[in-house]
Amino acid sequence: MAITLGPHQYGKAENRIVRIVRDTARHEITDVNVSTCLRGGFDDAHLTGDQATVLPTDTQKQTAYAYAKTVGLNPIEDYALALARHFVDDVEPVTGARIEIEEFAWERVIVDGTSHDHTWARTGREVRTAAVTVDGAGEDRIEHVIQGLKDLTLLKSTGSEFHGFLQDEYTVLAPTDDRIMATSLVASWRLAPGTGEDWNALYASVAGILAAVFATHHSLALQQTLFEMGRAVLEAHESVVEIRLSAPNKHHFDYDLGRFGIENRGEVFHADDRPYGLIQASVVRDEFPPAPLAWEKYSGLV
Ligand SMILES: O=c1[nH]c(=O)c2[nH]c(=O)[nH]c2[nH]1
Repeated sequence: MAITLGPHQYGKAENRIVRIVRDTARHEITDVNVSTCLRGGFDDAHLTGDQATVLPTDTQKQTAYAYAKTVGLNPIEDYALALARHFVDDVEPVTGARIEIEEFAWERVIVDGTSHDHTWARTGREVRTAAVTVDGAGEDRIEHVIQGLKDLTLLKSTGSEFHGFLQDEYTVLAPTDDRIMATSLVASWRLAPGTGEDWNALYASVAGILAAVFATHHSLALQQTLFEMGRAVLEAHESVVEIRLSAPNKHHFDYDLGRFGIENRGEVFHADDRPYGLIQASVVRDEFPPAPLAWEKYSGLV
């Protein structure tokens, strides 16, 4: 039986980079976690320990910081594309690069009713994500951009039902026509290759659509809500060819106050943290071929 080296990749995970633009008295902040990953001719590093083709992960880190100044971090998709293209085009053994980014949101502190020029508070809002893959050269060059978000915590206090489900001898769940539905959404949407985008505007629009559909769609199951969210995004944005959604069903159970002679009437809940249902779905445009390379992960963070 022959034993050979399988797929491999390497890079520097989780470079925590903060860029402040201080050209005027009103500063701008971008706070990111950048992971760089290289693919290509690195077999010898594994097979013989020869490092001749290995661009150190430390060098990848230094490059990520340098590009934060020379290219800038805003929007994160353009920064990731520039970094990935550099590794593939300028570093000989590299045939492919993947850059994964989490962006943390800050909002300006309000002082005497005015937003402050150079002080922010970290928001509890969702984390914006980007995953860029650049692969190959010349005619064979492929570039994929996946935008996304995670930790978008949503809760609706009505407008959600769950009944008519399959039952067997272990089923104890009671059907309901009015329940809390809550989740911490992870969503990633892939752009058609080659689309130039106003990345910040697209992000704001998609994040808004996801939250709005969650709010307004009368849900018969989280599964149905996810499909409707994905469909709405694809209907609104022609350049988005595929969206993947992952949603924990954050169960809220009616707390039994009857034991104290108190009528609850669906107002006091136990917010259970685990276990949770985990519902995942993708919504795709038929006419676009799947792009498995776009989804090949590195850090596991985006
Ligand atoms: O929206 C839901 N989908 C399920 O598949 C499921 N299963 C469950 O117990 N509760 C729910 N809710």
